[in-house]
Amino acid sequence: MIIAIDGPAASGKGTLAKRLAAHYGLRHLDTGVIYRAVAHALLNAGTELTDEAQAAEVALTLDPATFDDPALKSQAVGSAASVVSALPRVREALVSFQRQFARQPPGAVLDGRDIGTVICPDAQVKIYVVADPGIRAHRRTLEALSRGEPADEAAVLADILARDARDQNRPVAPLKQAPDAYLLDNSHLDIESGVRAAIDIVEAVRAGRQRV
Ligand SMILES: Nc1ncnc2c1ncn2[C@@H]1O[C@H](COP(=O)(O)OP(=O)(O)O)[C@@H](O)[C@H]1O
Ligand SMILES: Nc1ccn([C@@H]2O[C@H](COP(=O)(O)OP(=O)(O)O)[C@@H](O)[C@H]2O)c(=O)n1
Repeated sequence: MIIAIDGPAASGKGTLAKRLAAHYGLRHLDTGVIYRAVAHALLNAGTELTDEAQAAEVALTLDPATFDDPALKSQAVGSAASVVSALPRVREALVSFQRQFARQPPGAVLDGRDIGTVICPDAQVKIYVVADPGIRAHRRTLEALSRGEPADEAAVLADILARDARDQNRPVAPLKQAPDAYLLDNSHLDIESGVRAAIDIVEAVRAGRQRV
């Protein structure tokens, strides 16, 4: 089974994807970390984020061992990722890695922006996760503070909104809900309730039921 989870920044995609993967015994890929790794490498090399040839080269030679680097979690790297992720050659370079990951048995949960629309359009289950921007900014601020990083909620909100706009308006693989994706608004759900709602969606799809 392949489960595709998409949605805007800090909507809770990764949390749900990890929990669904554990629940169903599937592998998990946070695809955002791939774009973050490309951006981080370019920032470290002092390369312009819009240098498409260099960015594509970095994407093609990316080492998945770098995906665990805690530096990838910063707001600055997230913003840079949304600039490089708009470059068509960067996206093209990363498609086959993601598809191969998804196809290996017993299946996988992938979370990102274009999983249900581009990477795994045939995924058995697609969930589009949203939450109010202010709530997302609050959660992301708490997350940064818990890592010991200074975070200003207003600045985090501005960053999230700018990133969402860039991701939604790019010509290639823009962030949008796939027509066959289920919408899950977790603004007012705690993590456990969100996970239960996501499992309910998966179970309804597996049972061939339409969810109301
Ligand atoms: N339903 C929820 N209630 C409260 N906090 C949440 C909820 N879902 C996620 N979070 C927290 O919000 C932050 C962003 O969640 P995350 O799963 O990383 O989002 P995304 O992968 O969409 O960026 C994390 O700190 C996470 O623990
Ligand atoms: N499948 C994906 C995943 C991420 N991205 C880009 O990478 C950036 C960082 O993604 P992320 O999922 O780590 O961001 P958060 O939602 O965790 O803040 C996004 O803002 C997108 O620009 C993408 O274009 N396609």
